[in-house]
This record gives sequence, structure tokens and C-alpha cells, in this order.
Amino acid sequence: MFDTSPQLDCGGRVLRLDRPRVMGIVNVTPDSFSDGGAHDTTDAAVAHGLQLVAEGADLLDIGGESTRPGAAPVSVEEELRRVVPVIQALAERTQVPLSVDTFKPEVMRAAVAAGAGMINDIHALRQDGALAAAAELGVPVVLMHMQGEPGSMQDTPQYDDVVAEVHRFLAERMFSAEMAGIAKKNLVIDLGFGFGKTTEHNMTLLARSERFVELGVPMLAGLSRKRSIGELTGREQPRDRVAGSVAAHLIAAQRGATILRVHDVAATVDALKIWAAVDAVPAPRVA
Ligand SMILES: Nc1nc2ncc(COP(=O)(O)OP(=O)(O)O)nc2c(=O)[nH]1
Repeated sequence: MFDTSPQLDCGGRVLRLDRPRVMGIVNVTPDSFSDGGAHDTTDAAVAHGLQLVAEGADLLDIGGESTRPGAAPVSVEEELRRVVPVIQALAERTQVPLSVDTFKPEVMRAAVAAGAGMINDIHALRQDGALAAAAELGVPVVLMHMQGEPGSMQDTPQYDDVVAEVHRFLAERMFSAEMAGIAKKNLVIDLGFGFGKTTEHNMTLLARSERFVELGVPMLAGLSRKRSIGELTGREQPRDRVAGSVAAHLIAAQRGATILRVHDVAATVDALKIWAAVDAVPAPRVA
């Protein structure tokens, strides 16, 4: 039977989206909110990436600049120094698609040249030169919603209708990307949990995420260890938010997300196995 399920060609490495896929986070940063400094050397980051693949990650997201509010901006040179060697080594030592978490066109180009097959842009290609770079590179691109800028986005997030406003933003960014020559089959959307949103906004978006399936492209969900999970569970430390993160990502998967961006790959993979077992139960025969 011909398989018609969607897939992404990530620089020759195919990511099938016949079921929710787990994107393991590799932060090569000293200051990421939940694991800053844990993997901020090339060797440590590569070892962490290989560990996440061993735990079942279907792809990896390598980032060299923290996006948390108040994080120190990183120069192009420093970001290149952080991510390129990690991408090169992981491209040689694993077969899964590699994504680069950056909004800088220069980093996009160098990362793809080093072996990345996907661009993950929290600014949805709004930085100068980003649309053109992504169009030239021809790899899948994650377009994420953010209200404001990382430094101040969490001060007073406000929406008249968060679902409608995020939906309109993503539809507009998809249009801009297609006008720049990026094929729709290479687009992924992301509601941007925690990027200019209160916990109420995040939970409303999670509850209504099926609304975004109509945009006709894969949806990525990234709630892992975030502040909203902490607020709802009372878990102060991000590393203690695994169960809440897994629950949130399962709900996201059930409501249309097919890429789950997580720190805790093994726990997420286990949860998806239970979900898949239930999902495989045939529908009751109509009497
Ligand atoms: N597409 C996408 N990319 C993202 N990049 C970073 C973070 C923040 O998480 P993390 O990378 O763990 O922290 P930091 O930005 O502090 O490195 N969240 C997302 C997200 O939700 N979606």
C-alpha cells in the first residue's frame, strides 16, 4: 500500500511524519533555562546528542543561543563556534536529521553546509536575509510564533484572542515564506509556547491546537520543562518538570502536533509507545 503520510526531506535524511516524532534538544549554551552549561562544549554536546538518539530521538535540534528572557545575545561568530563543530560531528556519527535552532542567516548557511537538514527559527524568518537564506538552502523550516522579543516578551503578554492572533501570524509567515520561494512542503509551524504568552495563553493554545492543522503543514510543539509546566505542577526546578512536560506533549500529539521538541527523550518515547498501542486498537465494528 503506497504510504501517503507526510514526510520532510531534511537534506537527504527523511523524517517520516506518519506518527509523532521526538526532536531531542542539544543546547550548546552556558545559559539555557533548563540545561545551560550542561553540554556547552563540543564534546559534551555531541555526547549528549548521541545519547538522545540512543534514547529514541527521531531528530536533534542544535542551538547555540538561549532564547530565555534576559539571555545574553550571542554574536554570529560565537554562535558559529558553538554549533558548527557539533553539527559536523553529529552528521558524521548519527543518521537522524539535524535541525539548527537559529534566526541568523549566516548560521543557517554554515549549519546546513556542516550537515544540518532543517532550520528552526523562533523568529519565523523575520530577520533580514533569513527568508532568502532559507529559500536558497531548500531545507525544511520551522516558523514559530513569538509576541515581542525574548528579552521582554514575558513582561505583559496580551491578546484579544490568542488563538486567532497566533493563527493569523503563522498564516502570514507561511505566505511570506512561499512568496520568497520556499515550498509549502518544507514548512513546519510552531505555536511558540512560552514566547510572549502567559500560562493561560499557553494552555488555550494547547487546548485549541487542532485549529492549526487546517494550515496544512506539520506542527511542532515545544513545552518541555517550561515555566507554564512549573506553574501548573509547582515544580520549581526545570529538571523536575518531566512528567508535566510528557503530559503536555502527549496532549499536543493528540491534537495534531507531529514533532515534539523535548529535553527528556526517553520519557517522551515511552509515553508515545503507550499512546501508539492504544491508537492501534481497531475501531469497533459497526453492528
Ligand atoms: N521551534 C521552537 N524552538 C525553540 N527553541 C528554544 C526554546 C526554548 O527552550 P530551550 O532551548 O530548552 O531553552 P533556551 O532557549 O534557554 O536554550 N523553545 C523552542 C520552541 O518552543 N519551539
